[in-house]
Amino acid sequence: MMKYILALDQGTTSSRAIVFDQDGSIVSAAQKEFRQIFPQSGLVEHDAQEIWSNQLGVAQEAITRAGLRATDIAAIGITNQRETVVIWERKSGRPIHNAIVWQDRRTALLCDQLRAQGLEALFVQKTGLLIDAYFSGTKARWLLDHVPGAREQAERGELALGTIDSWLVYNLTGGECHITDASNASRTLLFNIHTGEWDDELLRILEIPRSLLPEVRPSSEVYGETSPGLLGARIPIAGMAGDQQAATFGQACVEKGMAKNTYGTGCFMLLNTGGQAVPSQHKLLTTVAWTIRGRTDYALEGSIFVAGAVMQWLRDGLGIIRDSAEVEALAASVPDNGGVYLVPAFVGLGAPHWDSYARGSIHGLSRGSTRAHIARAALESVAYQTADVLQAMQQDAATPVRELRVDGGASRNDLLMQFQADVLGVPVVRPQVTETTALGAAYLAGLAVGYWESEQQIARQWREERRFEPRMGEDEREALLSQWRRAVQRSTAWERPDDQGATTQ
Ligand SMILES: Nc1ncnc2c1ncn2[C@@H]1O[C@H](COP(=O)(O)OP(=O)(O)O)[C@@H](O)[C@H]1O
Ligand SMILES: O=P(O)(O)OC[C@H](O)CO
Repeated sequence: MMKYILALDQGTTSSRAIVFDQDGSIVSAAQKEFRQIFPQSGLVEHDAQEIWSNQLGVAQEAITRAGLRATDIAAIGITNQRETVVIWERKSGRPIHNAIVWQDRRTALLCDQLRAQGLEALFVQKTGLLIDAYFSGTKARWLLDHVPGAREQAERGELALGTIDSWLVYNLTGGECHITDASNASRTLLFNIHTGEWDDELLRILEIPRSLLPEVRPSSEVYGETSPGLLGARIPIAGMAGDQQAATFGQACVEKGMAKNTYGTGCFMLLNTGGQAVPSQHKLLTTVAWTIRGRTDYALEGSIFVAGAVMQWLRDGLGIIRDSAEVEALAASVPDNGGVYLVPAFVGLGAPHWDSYARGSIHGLSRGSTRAHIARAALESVAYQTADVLQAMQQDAATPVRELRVDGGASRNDLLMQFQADVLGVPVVRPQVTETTALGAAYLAGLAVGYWESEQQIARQWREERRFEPRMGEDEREALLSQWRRAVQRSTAWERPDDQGATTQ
């Protein structure tokens, strides 16, 4: 009988579940948004219980929509927004606080202090990351320091800590598995990417008891089974990876030198560097891509915090579009940006700037500027940020990036993709299945249970939908990028440490 793979994709703004068949085609999908909690400027939280019930709901819905039963599912793969941290009570399964989301900047000051103590080189060398509020480690420390009684409970071994993958597996298995995979672990600031283990020295510096941490497992193997009451039968959980690593796998960037960029809430470019953890000289991250059959592959990553989210801001903050897709027509209604540049540093700037205190700004407004110019500037900002990251990547990697595979919600925008190819001077290639994050998680799970045989078989399933060739002249590209860089310069170091919830107390 025909079997299928179910992928659970827990993203920053919505939870998705997608059923895939053997060709890697989508059989059914379900998706649900959930609440974004913004307690104050720079702070972002999620309700972990809501994430769990929402994710379970869409999993049930996707199976039903496909007309399947749980017994038709050969395995489940999990992929997730990374770095976001939950701490919960082992006994009750109750979170002790809202999850602190990757975009949250509350530990910026603590990060400043760690850097001032000269610790950055140690963290870079061991974890491949920079000291930044983006990563899980300082967020976990904040929870232990601020939730009443948490540190004492942690010392008594009563608490569990995890990124969203851990939280989902814990709940899916009825509390049996407290695990994470190496790709998610590599985003915490607590994991040594060279030894593949939690690092005691870093745990000591960040004052995080080891007893809190999940066991680190490969990205593709059978970890356990779902509790029978949840989906109607026990289903093996067999794949797990952070969403950007999963998208890299789903894009079949399985060979050294292949790169993808995912345009979701943020934008994340990953370049496969094979079995070698390449250190960055240009403030990119060195990260675990995946661990499969005892082999770890690494990637260089450029993380951009706000990409598709800038369209949501045009919709919800400015009210100049009704949904994100409308930005394309509005931006196309003017021939160019009319000199307007928008820097969407709403939660600071990620790679290659790493400025927690930058904030959003619009430059170059004149009497002739219209909402269409602002929409165009917003759209272009995604492409410029990506160009900054690609430039850093080309400098770090020995070989030039020949083409960029793209995916994620905003990659559906043809104007953006053409402009992206233009400002990069590199072809941008969109696959037929743009749900590559979920597909990557499905592939990882399917490989573990023999549903697919090998990475080579998976790579053969990748199909191009459209290729955007660069058409812009060198002079125009340079002029646009140079104005953009001036605008970025003026957005940096805007907020002061005391203005936000940044605290070490
Ligand atoms: N046609 C479009 N043009 C530009 N942005 C878009 C378009 N469609 C969706 N988006 C943006 O893509 C994002 C959603 O993409 P998705 O891959 O689902 O993100 P995530 O996994 O981060 O939740 C939203 O921020 C939305 O504004
Ligand atoms: O949920 P996404 O797609 O915005 O991805 C979030 C990233 O994993 C954050 O590092």
